[in-house]
Amino acid sequence: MTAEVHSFQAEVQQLMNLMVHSLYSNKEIFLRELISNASDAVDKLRFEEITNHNLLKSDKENSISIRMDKENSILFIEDNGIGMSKDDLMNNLGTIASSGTKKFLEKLSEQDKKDSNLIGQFGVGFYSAFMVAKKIIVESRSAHGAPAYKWTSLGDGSYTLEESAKETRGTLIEIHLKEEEKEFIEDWRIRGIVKKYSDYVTYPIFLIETKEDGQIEETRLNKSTPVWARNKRENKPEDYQELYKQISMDWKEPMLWEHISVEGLVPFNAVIFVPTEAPFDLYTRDNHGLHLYVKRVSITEKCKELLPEYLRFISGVVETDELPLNVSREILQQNNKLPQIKKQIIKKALSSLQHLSTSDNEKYLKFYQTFGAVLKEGFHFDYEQHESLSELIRFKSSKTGKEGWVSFKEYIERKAEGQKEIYYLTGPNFESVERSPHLEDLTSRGIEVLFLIDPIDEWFIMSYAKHGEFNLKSINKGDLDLTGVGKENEEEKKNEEKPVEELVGLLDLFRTKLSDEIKEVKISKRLRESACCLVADENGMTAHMERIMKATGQGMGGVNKRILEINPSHSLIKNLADRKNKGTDDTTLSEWVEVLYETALLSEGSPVKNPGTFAKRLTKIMEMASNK
Ligand SMILES: Nc1ncnc2c1ncn2[C@@H]1O[C@H](COP(=O)(O)OP(=O)(O)OP(=O)(O)O)[C@@H](O)[C@H]1O
Repeated sequence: MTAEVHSFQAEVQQLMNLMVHSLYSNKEIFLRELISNASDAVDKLRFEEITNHNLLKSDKENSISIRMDKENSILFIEDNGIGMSKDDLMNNLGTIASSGTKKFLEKLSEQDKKDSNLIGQFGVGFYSAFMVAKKIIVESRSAHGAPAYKWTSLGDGSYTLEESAKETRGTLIEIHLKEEEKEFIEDWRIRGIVKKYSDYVTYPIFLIETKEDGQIEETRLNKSTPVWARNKRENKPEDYQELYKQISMDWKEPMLWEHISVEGLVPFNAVIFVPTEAPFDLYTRDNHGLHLYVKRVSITEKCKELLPEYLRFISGVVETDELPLNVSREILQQNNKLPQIKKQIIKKALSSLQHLSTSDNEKYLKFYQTFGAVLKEGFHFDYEQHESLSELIRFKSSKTGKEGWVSFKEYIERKAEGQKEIYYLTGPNFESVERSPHLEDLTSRGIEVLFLIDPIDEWFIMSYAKHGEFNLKSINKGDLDLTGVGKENEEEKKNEEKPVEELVGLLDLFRTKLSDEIKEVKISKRLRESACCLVADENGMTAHMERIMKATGQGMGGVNKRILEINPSHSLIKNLADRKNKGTDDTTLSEWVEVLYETALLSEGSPVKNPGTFAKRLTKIMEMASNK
C-alpha cells in the first residue's frame, strides 16, 4: 500500500517551524514530553481497562522503554498504552490537540516568537521532538484493535500515513537525530534526562541496551513510587520541582509546595504547588483542578471538585484509594469523599501560605501581588475560611506609601487611640485615593485608612464587613463621626462650636441649584483643606462602585445620587456664605456652587457632566478673581 500524504494544520506548521529553528538551549525536554505522553497513554489504558475487557492485551507489564540504534542515531521510545488508530494519528499529530498550546500560539506576538525560551516555559508536547529530530516515525496500534499505522514526518509541512505491521498495542516513536544533536544517543545522557525530569513517572521506564556479547540488558531508570506516595523525608526539593514541571507545564520553579499525607477518615496523599508567576489565563481559566489518581490510575487531570476557584492558581496531584476505580467524571461531582479531601487541601494550602507570610515576608508579598486578588474571591465563596483568609490579605494604606503593605493584624496593632473601626477607602488606584479629600480629617488625627484599590475590593467588602470586633467602615459613605478617635484637633473643636446659621442660606442655594445631581448637602466633619467632597449614603454606592457597575454593563443611570459635604471652616465657603447673607446676586453665586460641585466630582475621579461648560465657568471665575 502506498503512503498517503497529508498536510499539517497551519498552526502545527507554525509550531514546528518554531521548534525546528529554535535556538532554545534546553532541548533535552523533548524526552520528558515524549515520556509524559507515553505515561498518559498507559494511564488511559488502565482507566479504560476497568470497564472495557475487550482491549488488546500486552504480554509485558505496563511500561515505557527506551532503546538506541547508535549506528544510525535513532532513539526509540515505546509504550504499551492505549495507542492510536489512523484517525487518532491524524487528529493528534496533525492538528493541535491541546487547547492550551493553541492559546499559547495565539498569544505569541511576532517579537515573542524570536524568544526561544518561551518554548521551554510552555512545554509544547510531541512537536518539541523536532528540535532534535530530522525525521520522526510514529508507529501505533490502538488497544481497540484496529490495524496499526505508521506516521512519518520530516517536520516540513506534511506527513505520510501508511499501514504498519506492528502487532502489539501501544506506540513506538523513532527519533532520527539531527547530525548536531547526537549527544542524545549516549546512554549516560538519556539516564540523566530521565532522572532529572521523569523520575516520578508512575510506570517503569526501562533502558534497553544490547551489550557487546549480544546480551540484552534492561535497566529501570526511574524510582518505583511516585513523589506524592513516598515519605516526605525521602524526597529532595528537586523531586518536587520536577513533578511540578511535569504537571504544570511551567518552566519556572514553583514558589511553594506542600506535601500532604492525611490518614483520618478519608486517607489521601497530595502534593500541591503555588507557581511563581501567574498563568496567562488566571482570570479566564475554567479548567483549574488537581490531578486525581485512584490506586495509581489517573482518573482526571483537572478535578475541580478538589480545589475551590479562589485557589485556581494551585496545581498538584491527589491520590486516594477511597474511591472506586471506575468512578466516572459525573459521579465525581456527587461523591461525598471529595469534599472532605478538598476541605483538607484548602486548610493546608492556606496554612502553608500563612507560614510563608511569617517565615519569608518578602516572598509572601510577591505571591500576594500576583495572586492576592484571586485569593480575595474566597471571601465571597467560602465563609468558613474567612478567618484564615483575613490573615492572608494585605492592603496599601494612608501609612504604607505606594510600595508598602499592611495586614489587618498590623493595622490593629497600630490603631489610633479610641479607634473602634477599621477605616477604608475604595478607588481605582493608589494615586486616586492617596489625595482624596475624604482622608483629610483622619490623616490629621493620625488614623490609618486602608486603600481598597483592587477591582474585586468592592465585592470583598460586601462579604467581609467585620474583622474580629472591628467593623469595616468606608470613609466616603454615610456619616463619619471621629469624636474621641486619634489626636484631638483644636480646629475641630472650634468647628463644632461654630454656629451654623450663617451657612443656612448657602446650603439652601446648593440644594436648589444641584437638586438634580445630589441627594443632600451637609456640613462636613471629615474635611480639613478641601472645600467640599461627595459621599455616598450609608447603604449607597460609591463613585468607584458606580464606575465598575457601568463598566460591566450594569449602569444605574441617574438613580444613585450622592451627598455633597461642605467644609464650614474653608475660607471659600465662608466667603460664599457671607456673599449669600449680604444678598449678592444668586446667578453669580450659582456659578461658584456649580464649580464647587464639579471639583468634588473631579477629586473623587468622576467626570464632570459637561467639560466645556465647566471650563467656561472656571475661566470666568478666574477672570473675576484676577481683576481684584
Ligand atoms: N505515546 C502516545 N500514545 C498515545 N497517544 C499519544 C502518544 N503521544 C501522543 N499521543 C496523542 O497525541 C496527542 C498530542 O500530543 P502532544 O504531546 O502534542 O499534546 P498533549 O500531550 O495533548 O498536550 P501537551 O501540550 O500538554 O503536551 C495527545 O493528546 C495524545 O492523544
